[in-house]
Amino acid sequence: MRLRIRGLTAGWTRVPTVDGVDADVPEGGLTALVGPNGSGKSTLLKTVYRALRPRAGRRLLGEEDLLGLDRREAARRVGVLGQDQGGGFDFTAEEAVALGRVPHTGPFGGLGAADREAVAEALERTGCAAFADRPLSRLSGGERQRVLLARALAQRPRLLVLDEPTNHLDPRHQFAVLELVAGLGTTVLAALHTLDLAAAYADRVVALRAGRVAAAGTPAEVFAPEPLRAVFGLEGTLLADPVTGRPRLLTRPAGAPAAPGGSGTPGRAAHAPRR
Ligand SMILES: Nc1ncnc2c1ncn2[C@@H]1O[C@H](COP(=O)(O)OP(=O)(O)OP(=O)(O)O)[C@@H](O)[C@H]1O
Repeated sequence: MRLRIRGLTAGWTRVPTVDGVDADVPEGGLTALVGPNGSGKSTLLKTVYRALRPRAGRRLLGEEDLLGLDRREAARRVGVLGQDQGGGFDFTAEEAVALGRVPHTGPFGGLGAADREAVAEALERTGCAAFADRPLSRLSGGERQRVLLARALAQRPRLLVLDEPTNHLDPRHQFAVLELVAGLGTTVLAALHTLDLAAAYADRVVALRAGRVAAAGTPAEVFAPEPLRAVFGLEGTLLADPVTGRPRLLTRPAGAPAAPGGSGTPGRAAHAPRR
């Protein structure tokens, strides 16, 4: 189900943090939300998963305005991995993932066979099955992050909203998590700091700068030299990974001096022959 964000304005003080944002999140694909620190990514995501009420604008999931849904309907449709989740009771990993079914079962509903299957599948797909019985307090930061992702997957939502899903993850699990969410066939909107991962896995990229959309389009469009410099102050080279064929983005600070043996040419492919 696609998400359309229109004229979204929201913030924490009188000055809006996110100002008049229009963005499209196509059905079934991964849209990466990128931007420098403080550009408003988390604020924007919070308005989508209804942790923050916007001052203006609409968020249409399919044809429905998310604001018009009651809490439980919204929770069924939108799965969330936020930045400040996971506190509270010391559930086991499996119990925490089972909470993802509450929007379907109700708080006292008990799990049916379909619910248990959704929980088991989510634990398996995120690599959490091996520590399903361990309390969250005895998991590493990265393991806990994967449990929170599993909880959102167990919900089987129509839209997944992920705020920095690769936080705390080692490189192998960063790839694994993005491979997983990119292949779900669910509509996913994910804030990502690692531009290389956004380039490799996103179908679409929306770049924020100071609360406004500075660029949107395919990874090749948004990570082209001009938007990369304007939004991030970076120069970059987009290459095809020789093994996976996925795009890979090499970045460096704009104007970085060339090292001895470097080509010295911004935007030049790293595998091009040296002069
Ligand atoms: N709960 C809050 N109360 C007050 N101000 C906030 C709150 N959350 C965020 N802000 C402010 O809103 C602005 C945008 O923050 P936000 O977290 O949306 O940015 P971000 O792009 O997600 O940043 P980062 O990349 O650092 O995670 C920042 O100036 C921040 O200080």
